[in-house]
Formats: sequence, C-alpha cells, structure tokens
Amino acid sequence: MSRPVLFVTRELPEKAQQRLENLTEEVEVRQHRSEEGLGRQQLLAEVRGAWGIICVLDDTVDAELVQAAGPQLRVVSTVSVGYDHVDTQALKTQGVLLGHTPGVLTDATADTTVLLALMAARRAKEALERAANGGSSGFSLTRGLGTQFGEQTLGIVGLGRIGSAVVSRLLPFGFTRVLYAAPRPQDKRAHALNAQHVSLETLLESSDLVCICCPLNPQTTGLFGSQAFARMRRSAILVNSARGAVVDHDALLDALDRRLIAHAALDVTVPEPLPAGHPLLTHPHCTVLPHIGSATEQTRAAMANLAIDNALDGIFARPLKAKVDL
Ligand SMILES: O=CC(=O)O
Repeated sequence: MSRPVLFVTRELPEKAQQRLENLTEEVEVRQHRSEEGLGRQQLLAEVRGAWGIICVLDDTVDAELVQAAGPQLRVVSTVSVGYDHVDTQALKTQGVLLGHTPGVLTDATADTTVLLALMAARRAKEALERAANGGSSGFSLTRGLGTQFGEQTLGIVGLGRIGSAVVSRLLPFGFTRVLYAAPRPQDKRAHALNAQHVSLETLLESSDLVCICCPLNPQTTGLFGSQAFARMRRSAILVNSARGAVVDHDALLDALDRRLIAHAALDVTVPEPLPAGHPLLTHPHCTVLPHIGSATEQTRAAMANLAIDNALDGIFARPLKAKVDL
C-alpha cells in the first residue's frame, strides 16, 4: 500500500535520524541526507509528491515550493522556532499547516545570549587573539580591561520565552534595572522579572547591555539602524541572538568604527555565514558566532523530535504539538 511521503531537507541529529528511519510503516521517508541544503531547483524537484516537509531556516518556503510539492501537501514542519523563512500567507492560502519548535530551545538560546554578553563585556575576542599570539600576552594589570554588569541597566528587545530566560540568567550578575521594549506589555513575565516596559528609544538611551530577542518581521527588520545606534550609550554592548536582519550591518559597522557603542556580539548575521574577511568578522569590537544559539546535543535532538511529531501529526490530520497560527 502506498504511504504518504515525508520529505526531509537535511540530515537530522543522530537519535532523531534513527527515529526517522524507523517510521517506514507509517510514511515513506525521502531525505536529502546532508548537513548542507539542496540548491533551489533541486529542492523544488525533490519535494514533489510530499505530504509533509521537514525543513530548516535556510530553506525558503514560499508559494513556489508549496506548488512544487503538489495539492496533497498538508504540513511544513520547520526545525526552528523562527519561521521568517516561511511565507505564511502562501501556506494559509493552500490550507497547509505550519509546525515549529518553540520552548525546547529556550534554554540553549538564552545560554548563548549570555555567552555573547559575557564575551563582549570581558573583551574575550581581543583576549583570545592575544593568547593565541603568545609572546607578552600574560597577566596585565592594565591591558584589555572589560566591564561588569553590577549596578548596570539591562535592556531586552522582545520579552518572549527567550527574552525572559535571558533576563533570569543575567539578573544574578547584578543588574539593578531591567527594561524591555515589545509591541505590547508582557505583564505576567515582566512582573516576575521586575522588568519595566519602555519605548525602544528609552531602552536604547538607558541600557548598558541591549539584547535582541525578538522575532524577525516587517516591524523588526532593520530596527537597529543608524538612528538606534546614535541613541545608544557609547559604553553599551549589543547582543543579537535573534535574526541578523534586525540589525542593519552597515550601520552597525559605522557605529563600531565611530565608537558609538562599545561592542556588538552576534550569533546571527546576514548572510550566514558572513564571507571571510567581512569587516564585522575582523573588527576588534565585534564578536561573531555562526548561529549556534540552539546548538546543543540535547536541544537539537528535542527540536528534531518535535519537528517529526509536527510533521506526522499534520500528515495524519491530528492536532500539531506546536502549530503556528497562520
Ligand atoms: O534560530 C533558530 C531558530 O529559530 O530556531
């Protein structure tokens, strides 16, 4: 008997991969078993006939892809919490469901945000370079001094699950004030964290550490441009673990060159990866990680499992465990 086709655009983490391979009674699994994505034309060809597609944030899911899959397509399940790579309207129009992986990656992503904040505050990039170069790079009373968060103000852009987890982790470092900017006040979360809802302008003018934890959408694209940097404190640190496009990279580079802010630490960029030699990679006051926010064994396994659940639920017309409201 023919089984519905589940197309998977990547190799999954080991345990989830094994689970996928044991699904043969329920679905026919077709997979591009590689860490790298398919070229666009090949992807369009491979999704043909799929009832469900498991994809990642590098795969653009749009009307063309939905059409290429065919009218039987029931669900797209992305192994990510963010879904800015998906044209939600195109899915809605075709009655295709969208699953994603919220919750399971909150802790790992918040940990990475704290890692970046500390790396920036303690000027780890410069210190690593000094250590790697050997020579006179030992203990110094005066060289490469960083800053501590005690008595400082923390500003969070987006007080969702990840933003809140970032605040919980950072509060013990001694911040005396927490500000957040969000389209709507998040009363329950804010109350628990003693965080104050303010305008983005106030947040930028008052914060020593600014962490971007919001989704990418038309309102947040380019939110950090030259006007935002002009408002920030010259001693401020900016951390972005959300999406690269929230920050205008040219404006950031200009702000770093003109010392409008002290340091930027980015887990996300446009494009990903930045080309070798990109000025943000070589800038002494910019730390860049290659989008490792959720990259732990535990979290990636949980994400892939949730994505499989979502895909199977969609294919077999059951309620999705984590559905995006389209
Ligand atoms: O960036 C990662 C995600 O959206 O899960």
